[in-house]
Amino acid sequence: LSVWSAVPSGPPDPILGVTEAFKADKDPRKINLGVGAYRDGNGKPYVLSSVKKSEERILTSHPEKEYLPITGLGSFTQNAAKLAYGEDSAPLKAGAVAVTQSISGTGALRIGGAFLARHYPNAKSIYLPTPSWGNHTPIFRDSGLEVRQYRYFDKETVGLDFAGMVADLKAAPENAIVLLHACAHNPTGIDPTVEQWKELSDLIQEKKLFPFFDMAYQGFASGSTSRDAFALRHFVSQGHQVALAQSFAKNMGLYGERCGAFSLTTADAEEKARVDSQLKIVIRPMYSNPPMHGALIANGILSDPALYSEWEGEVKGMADRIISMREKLYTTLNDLNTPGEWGHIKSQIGMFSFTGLTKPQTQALAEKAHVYMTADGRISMAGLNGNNIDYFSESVSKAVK
Ligand SMILES: Cc1ncc(COP(=O)(O)O)c(CN[C@@H](CCC(=O)O)C(=O)O)c1O
Repeated sequence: LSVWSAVPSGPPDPILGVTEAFKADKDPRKINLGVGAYRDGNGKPYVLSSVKKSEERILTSHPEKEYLPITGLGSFTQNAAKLAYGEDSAPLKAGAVAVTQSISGTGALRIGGAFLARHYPNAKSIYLPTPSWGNHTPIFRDSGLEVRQYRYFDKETVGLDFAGMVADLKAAPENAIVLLHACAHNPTGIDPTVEQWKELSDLIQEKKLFPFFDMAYQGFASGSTSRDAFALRHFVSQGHQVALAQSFAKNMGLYGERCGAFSLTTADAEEKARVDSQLKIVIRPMYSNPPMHGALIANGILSDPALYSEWEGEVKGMADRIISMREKLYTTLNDLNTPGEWGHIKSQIGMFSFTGLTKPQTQALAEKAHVYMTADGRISMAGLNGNNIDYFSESVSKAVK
């Protein structure tokens, strides 16, 4: 009897499994709107020119292949924190932000979950929005935290259930951990307004909840890195201590390089040093130290004003193309007299649109029209372009009629 004879076959990943199904489909009309990965106007993956330039430079400026420190490339983590918190951030200027490189955004969330499970001095429960990114629950559950929910999406209005969110956060026990999508909520594409973020900051302060920001799309949502960081920066300016997971997968197109950062704001430089030492103890047995290539590329951009402004232009270009696809899709669906309200496709922000298509409709679209999206009706807007948006709209129109 084999050692593994009792191992059951597990289900495909709800997001990454869609790409597997798409790849297996041989129909030339097929469209992949599953994984949140940017595609250009011709449906091709897009390597940013600022990334190419930065990569060329490091081939000569950084040829060696030595280990990085456990917390990664120091210049990268400093620059990543500056990008997120802003140059004039008080804790950053006080040397009180503990930052470590991570295996992209997923790794940052996992380090955060593991650190909180080991050192958070209160009840170790984390509240996630309903719905949230599919991997959040497994990451925090496997980190040893108790996963709970707060209301977020209102099916009736296809908008934010702000009253429900506030009620659930008010009902949460004091000091509970709250995961907040800093911008471009996944999968709904619905973000709180500036006013609502301010209300949330007051409420979370009142209830002594601990905010854990997941910022996987900074710059990619609105096209502005500072606008997309508003919620995080407002909370910090209001005196919250926060945890932050950053990803450079989407905004720098570094998907497979696995480039990210995890940070915690602390009381002062002395406390930051203690927190740093414990972050190293969490990370060392996890993967010891992180991959160098992506961090060198990202740091080459963040530390060079010319490359930085080129990059900001490119990330805005990606955001703008997605916004134009939103407008085109809205118009085309209406021109086809598609039943239902489609305004949310335009009002939502970031990589995804939460279409409202039901699970059977998404299955029919995959089987009959070879259009692939996640079962909850989320579509990655970047998968649409001038060559496939009409076919997509006709397919959706048929599926809902
Ligand atoms: C909110 C959120 N946080 C973190 C991540 C982690 O991204 P990293 O690649 O680890 O930096 C994603 C990526 N979610 C995308 C990409 C595919 C996936 O990993 O699920 C998605 O939802 O399609 C995300 O949407």
